[in-house]
Amino acid sequence: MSLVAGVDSSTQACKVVIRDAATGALVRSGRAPHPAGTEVDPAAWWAALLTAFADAGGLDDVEAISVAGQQHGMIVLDAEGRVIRDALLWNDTRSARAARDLIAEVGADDYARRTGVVPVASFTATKLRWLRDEEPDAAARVAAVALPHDWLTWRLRGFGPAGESPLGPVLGELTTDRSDASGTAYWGPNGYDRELFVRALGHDAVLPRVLAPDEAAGRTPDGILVGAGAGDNAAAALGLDAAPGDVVVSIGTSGTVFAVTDAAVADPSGTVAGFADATGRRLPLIATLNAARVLDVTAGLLGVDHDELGRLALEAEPGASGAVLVPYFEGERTPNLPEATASFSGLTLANTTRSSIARAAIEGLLCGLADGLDAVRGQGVEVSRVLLIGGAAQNPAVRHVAAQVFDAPVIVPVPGEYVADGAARQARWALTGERPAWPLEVDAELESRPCGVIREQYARARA
Ligand SMILES: Nc1ncnc2c1ncn2[C@@H]1O[C@H](COP(=O)(O)OP(=O)(O)O)[C@@H](O)[C@H]1O
Ligand SMILES: O=C(CO)[C@@H](O)[C@H](O)COP(=O)(O)O
Repeated sequence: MSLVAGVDSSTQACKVVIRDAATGALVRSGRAPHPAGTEVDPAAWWAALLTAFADAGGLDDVEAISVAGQQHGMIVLDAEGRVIRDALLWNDTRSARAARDLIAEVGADDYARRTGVVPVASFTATKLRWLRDEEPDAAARVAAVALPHDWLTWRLRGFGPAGESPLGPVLGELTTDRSDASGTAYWGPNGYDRELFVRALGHDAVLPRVLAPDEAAGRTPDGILVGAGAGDNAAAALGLDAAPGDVVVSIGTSGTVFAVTDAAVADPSGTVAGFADATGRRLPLIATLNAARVLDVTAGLLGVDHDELGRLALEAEPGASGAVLVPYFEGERTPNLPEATASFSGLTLANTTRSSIARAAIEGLLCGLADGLDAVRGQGVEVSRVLLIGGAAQNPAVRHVAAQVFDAPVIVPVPGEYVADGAARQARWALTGERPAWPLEVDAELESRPCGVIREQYARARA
């Protein structure tokens, strides 16, 4: 049996799946936690990757592997391949002013035309501008810039600082793929936009070579073929075999709404990011900063676990008797309100109950994503069905409310690691030259039953 491995190096954890290359059947899996916070030493991701490999039973019988990862993270390397400072992650909002500065300098229309995106604090270019302005000595030392999946792929192939790697700091061996490059805000349909990169960082530097979707990056020192890798959302679309008409809603650390299209999207408002996917097409996407952790914090507030939170929420009526949570706990990216905070409204003596609060949290989280679905649809994207994934998609109450706020049928694939699965599919594609047609197992199908009160009161509360 030929085995392939896929990795999801996400915000909260590193997840590894090992699958039968022919059938896609899951053979083994493993995981390891990541440090919390919005800036992290990439060495922690490398350590977690090795731990997750061990947790998955090792790679001795694996023929190919690909690494997918959280998008946008800024990893800056010096000429010796050493990490200069902790990586700033997609959910770090300190570069919000830098984003505004870049837009003022270039213009939103021109930015969208050149890259498909308009800078927000999540994107790598804004983090480089922040580094130039706030840590100029560090910025001056930057010899190369990589994203999390790029750097892990480079290390996996045996490269890295002298003394920490068998092949040493060969910066020219850094690689990436279209999907993750498209999240930097200095890459476009014609490749890297070096003017935008230099504008951000203040000088040029080595950027990873952009590989084709089925192109191998190289091999590990043990001879395992290494695929190009991808940004996590593009990998999830590949893992789901998403096709035109499918819109994926992922409720993990981030909330994302994205589709696979042939047509490019360039939204000058910046609401919808015109990313690339992992197969040669496009991935129009909105992302929220506040997703599964809205439920984590609410469960903590109520002193319950996720199952009890869901049970409480399902005791309440749609609309939570008027209680509304606008869940901007970490600021928010969509809408672009990096300094915002969360707020409850509509609370009365009658509705301030555990059930109403539980349901208001789920409704607030999903209304933000329903607004995102409207924005994606507004870019001409066809929406025939919603594929609901991510950790919080396992919750029955989340699924129930999703059918009440999304105006399309909700399909819930069996709980799994679809980002890592997409990476495993890519590894098989690089190994054989043939994109796998592994079956997708469905756990639930819910008809759309919109309850207008939910989104109407949310719209009033967030206005
Ligand atoms: N049954 C559940 N109900 C609600 N949230 C859940 C449930 N199971 C897991 N989660 C949450 O999902 C999140 C992890 O989802 P995941 O998609 O793995 O995140 P990421 O890939 O972004 O790190 C965590 O915040 C976790 O608390
Ligand atoms: O910023 C985005 C997409 O633009 C996020 O989707 C990150 O890629 C983080 O992903 P998760 O850790 O939530 O999987």
